[in-house]
Amino acid sequence: MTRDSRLPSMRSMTPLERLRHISEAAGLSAEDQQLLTQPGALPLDVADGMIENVVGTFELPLGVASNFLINGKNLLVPMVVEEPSVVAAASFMAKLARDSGGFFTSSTLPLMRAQIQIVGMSDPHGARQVVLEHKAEIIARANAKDTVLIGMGGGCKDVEVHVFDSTPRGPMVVAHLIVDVRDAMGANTVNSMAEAVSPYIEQITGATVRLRILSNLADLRLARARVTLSPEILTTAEYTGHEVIEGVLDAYTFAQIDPYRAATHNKGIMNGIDPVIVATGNDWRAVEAGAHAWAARSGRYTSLTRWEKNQQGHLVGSIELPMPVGLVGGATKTHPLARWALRLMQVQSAQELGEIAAAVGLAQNLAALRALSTEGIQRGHMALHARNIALLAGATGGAIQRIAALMAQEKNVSVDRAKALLATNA
Ligand SMILES: CC(C)(COP(=O)([O-])OP(=O)([O-])OC[C@H]1O[C@@H](n2cnc3c(N)ncnc32)[C@H](O)[C@@H]1OP(=O)([O-])[O-])[C@@H](O)C(=O)NCCC(=O)NCCSC(=O)C[C@@](C)(O)CC(=O)[O-]
Ligand SMILES: NC(=O)C1=CN([C@@H]2O[C@H](COP(=O)(O)OP(=O)(O)OC[C@H]3O[C@@H](n4cnc5c(N)ncnc54)[C@H](O)[C@@H]3O)[C@@H](O)[C@H]2O)C=CC1
Repeated sequence: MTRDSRLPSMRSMTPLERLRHISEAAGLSAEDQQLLTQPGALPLDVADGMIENVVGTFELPLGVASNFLINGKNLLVPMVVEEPSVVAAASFMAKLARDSGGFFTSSTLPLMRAQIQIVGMSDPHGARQVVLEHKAEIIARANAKDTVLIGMGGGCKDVEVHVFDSTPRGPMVVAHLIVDVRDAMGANTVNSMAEAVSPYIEQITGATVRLRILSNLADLRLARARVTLSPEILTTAEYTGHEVIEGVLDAYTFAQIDPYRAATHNKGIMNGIDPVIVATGNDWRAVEAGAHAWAARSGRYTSLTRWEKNQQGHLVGSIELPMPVGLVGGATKTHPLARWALRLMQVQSAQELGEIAAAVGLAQNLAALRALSTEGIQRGHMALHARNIALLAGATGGAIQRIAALMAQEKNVSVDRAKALLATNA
């Protein structure tokens, strides 16, 4: 998309107006617009084919974060999430970031690990070497399982073997197939390969294979994003840019040193990442599991992002984390709105999708740290959460926005207050 994704006052539009605007900006077709307005965008028969015992479909809001400039490309980012202020916060930080060049991203090749657990030997180091001696044959057998993937330049590339000398069950050897899964998330792909090579591994080692399953610690499949913001850009009515930067650095250090804080800090990052993962039909449990295992890889759970100050005194944020996402496989192909989301972003590869998700996570983290280290989270968040509270108190139609605005203005966002305002016909 080359058009500027800063749409005129999206917040004051109706959902239909927003849809028209983003469709025009992203060049979406009339069918793509209809997909979002027709009832039951996920047909029941498609849903029935996706999981078991289907009785219906469950809807969540689909918002679009604006202002993202990633590697020089304007982008509208679809986000499926139930929490207020997440889409606003991402859009806000993207707006600040674009004035200093936006986000810059990169990623590794899409390499996943499949683990093959080997037990029942007394010479684990010998067994390891036997597996490694037969690496070429193991790779050939794994690749014979997926000619489609091989045709695309992917496939099993390497074999690693990890030894656990002493476990409560005796020595254990774990072989890893390192598989380039191209544009798939790759779980089924690598699981099939692991199952296919296991009889051969039993044959060459004389031991027993138990589990054959991918690792969700996708540490060879990393997405990265980086942003730089000047003090001028970060200046608010109440705080200088330098104060904001010092506040963000203190907030980051807190997450770096204290796992209690790191868990919340990383939740804020996943506030940005998960909605993109869900919108594109990807497996958010896999991304969550990988992110948190990665955050604990040093033995101590810590921040997924880093915040620094460069020599010019500008704030530099960066993130690097596992990003096992796909454009094929799972629900990415079957859910019509997942296809829509991919068309909106015009992503060409799973790597690109992962990089976008990382950039949104970084933006979301900055929004939270900026708010927390200055005015606090409640003003911005509660003003938007007020609509939920108004709904909870029974407001309908125009009263939802009216009551929410009054509560936000009074800085008293509560169900009691919403009920009182409703009763007085405010
Ligand atoms: C909420 C804001 C953005 C308000 O911030 P503000 O200063 O009131 O915003 P503004 O009215 O000046 O608007 C600035 C821009 O924000 C966006 N924006 C603003 N409002 C809207 C809206 N209604 N609809 C759509 N977009 C909106 C929009 O891009 C807008 O630009 P414009 O369109 O005017 O050119 C800010 O206070 C903020 O970023 N707060 C942080 C919110 C947050 O992090 N929420 C996540 C939930 S809390 C949580 O779960 C995580 C946490 C906090 O625990 C993580 C942690 O501890 O680290
Ligand atoms: N622990 C976990 O995370 C687990 C996750 N899963 C689930 O596995 C599913 C994802 O598995 P996948 O292997 O991705 O799906 P999949 O098996 O449906 O699709 C992948 C296959 O598509 C073919 N393909 C066609 N075009 C391709 C392209 N451009 N790039 C790569 N492959 C292409 C290849 O043959 C490839 O093996 C998700 O639904 C996930 O929830 C399953 C088991 C465990």
